[in-house]
Amino acid sequence: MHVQFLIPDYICSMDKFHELRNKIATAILGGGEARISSQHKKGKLTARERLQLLMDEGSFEELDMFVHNRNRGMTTDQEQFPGDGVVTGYGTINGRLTYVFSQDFTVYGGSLSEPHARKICKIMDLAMQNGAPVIGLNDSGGARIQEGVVSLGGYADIFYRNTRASGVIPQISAIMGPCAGGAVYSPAITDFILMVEETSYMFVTGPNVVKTVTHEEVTAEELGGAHTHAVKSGVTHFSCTNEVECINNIRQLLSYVPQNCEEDAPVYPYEPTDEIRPALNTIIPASSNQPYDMKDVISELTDKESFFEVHKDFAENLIVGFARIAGRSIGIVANQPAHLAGVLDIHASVKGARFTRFCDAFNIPLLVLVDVPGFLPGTDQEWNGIITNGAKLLFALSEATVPKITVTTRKAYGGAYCVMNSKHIGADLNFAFPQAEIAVMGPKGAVEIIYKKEIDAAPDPEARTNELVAEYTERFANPYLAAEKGYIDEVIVPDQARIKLIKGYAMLENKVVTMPRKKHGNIPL
Ligand SMILES: CCC(=O)SCCNC(=O)CCNC(=O)[C@H](O)C(C)(C)COP(=O)(O)OP(=O)(O)OC[C@H]1O[C@@H](n2cnc3c(N)ncnc32)[C@H](O)[C@@H]1OP(=O)(O)O
Repeated sequence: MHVQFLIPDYICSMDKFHELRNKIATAILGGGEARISSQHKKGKLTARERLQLLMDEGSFEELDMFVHNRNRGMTTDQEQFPGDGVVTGYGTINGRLTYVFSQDFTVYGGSLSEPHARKICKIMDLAMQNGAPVIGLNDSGGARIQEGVVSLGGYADIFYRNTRASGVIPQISAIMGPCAGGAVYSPAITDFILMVEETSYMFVTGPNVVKTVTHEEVTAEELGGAHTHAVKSGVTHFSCTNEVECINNIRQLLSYVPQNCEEDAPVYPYEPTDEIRPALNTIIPASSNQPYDMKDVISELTDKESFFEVHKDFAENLIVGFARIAGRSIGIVANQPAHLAGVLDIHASVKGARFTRFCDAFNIPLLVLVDVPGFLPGTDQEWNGIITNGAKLLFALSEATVPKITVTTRKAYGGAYCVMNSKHIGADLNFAFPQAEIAVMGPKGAVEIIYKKEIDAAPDPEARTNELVAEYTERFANPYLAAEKGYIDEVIVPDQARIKLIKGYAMLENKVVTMPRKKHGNIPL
């Protein structure tokens, strides 16, 4: 990977080439052996070691290796390091062009100076111009303190480019060390964030400031470690046990996505087999209140071991992730009856909306699996804005123009029926299993409202409620009223579902939707 090895010895005997070789050797050492060893002692790889793992072997081409920092800040005797704390360049991942920057913590703690920022901007500009993903490996103490406002300007230059690139090329951020203060906002704008447990953290203000301002005592890991952001805030999409796992996840993630918004995702080889999946006939329990794992349904519907879950530990009542069907990428948004009965709440709605918008921006067809009892009731949800946040998922699915297929496996009640990719908001194909219950609300709740007087007057209110629930279930808790209206295109035997999806996506392959003329929509934020 290192350029100096490509310069033959006979050339290096010449003075000019010897000088080049020495300069390269110095640059490659970054902040020097002692700081590299300190980096390793913290359980972290160096910027270049990370690149070696991330990029296809021998493919990385480094740019701006000799960029120096000529700015003079607080002191005039600052040590100079060629490259100024970030390694930038391009190469291939899974054989496809990718741009990358990797911050070098051994140089001023990977802090961002003006030339450091300029190097990153150059890579982002090239990525945009040539339509390929950009990956940032972040390991930085934030703004280069000695530089003052030029460093802040550098961050803003990057944020601006992140925003311009959003929806044009995939942007991925791996946090492999500190990422604090304003520095967090570049990853936050990108499409996916990955963090490494125990060695990375992200926060706007660190534990010391928190203690001063709010008197809370919290460690960096508790405040902004990978686990915290994977489970509590949802800031990170992946929490990885170590750097190698993190890098492998980036490589896998890229395998599902196209190079840019004008292209389709790569198609993987696929051998058609018997596509009938008998297991689907028995996964949904007989009792409609019994939980089951929607991931079992996903693994039967999709190509073997192709499901790659995103945001696994956050809002587990909704599953999102990539998979392949007949070799082609799809994005899955699915209620999870095994967690909170699959109810939609604030976090689940935001999670589903963001993932939907990524898939739509990058031409990845959507599969929505529905088993939802409704929205989560309560003051916590109402006061924190379930109305606005639930609307995000509704808006995202309504505005998506990629092929959209829905399979209702069981419940689809109330407003959640409308939201979860119903026919009314533009789904192309809506299938339902025979166990599906599509109605305004669940039988017990419905009966208690519409037959309140009758139940109160009954000699045995409980017995009368049970009778009415049975009647209501028979009449309304099924897929056939929706099928009679054409809201469900077909009620299917579950074992046929995979075949229906393969044929459905093939039928929708050339889908074209013309949107009304506008600058952009105004998703409820
Ligand atoms: C956009 C707005 C912003 O970014 S505001 C945020 C500004 N940044 C900060 O407040 C963080 C300052 N840095 C720190 O708190 C620590 O260095 C952190 C990041 C926690 C790392 O601690 P630790 O692993 O112990 O390393 P360390 O302190 O020994 O630092 C290693 C070398 O890096 C340097 N360094 C670190 N941060 C900066 C910075 N922001 N600007 C300039 N230099 C920085 C340290 O001085 C240290 O240098 P040296 O290797 O001893 O020569």
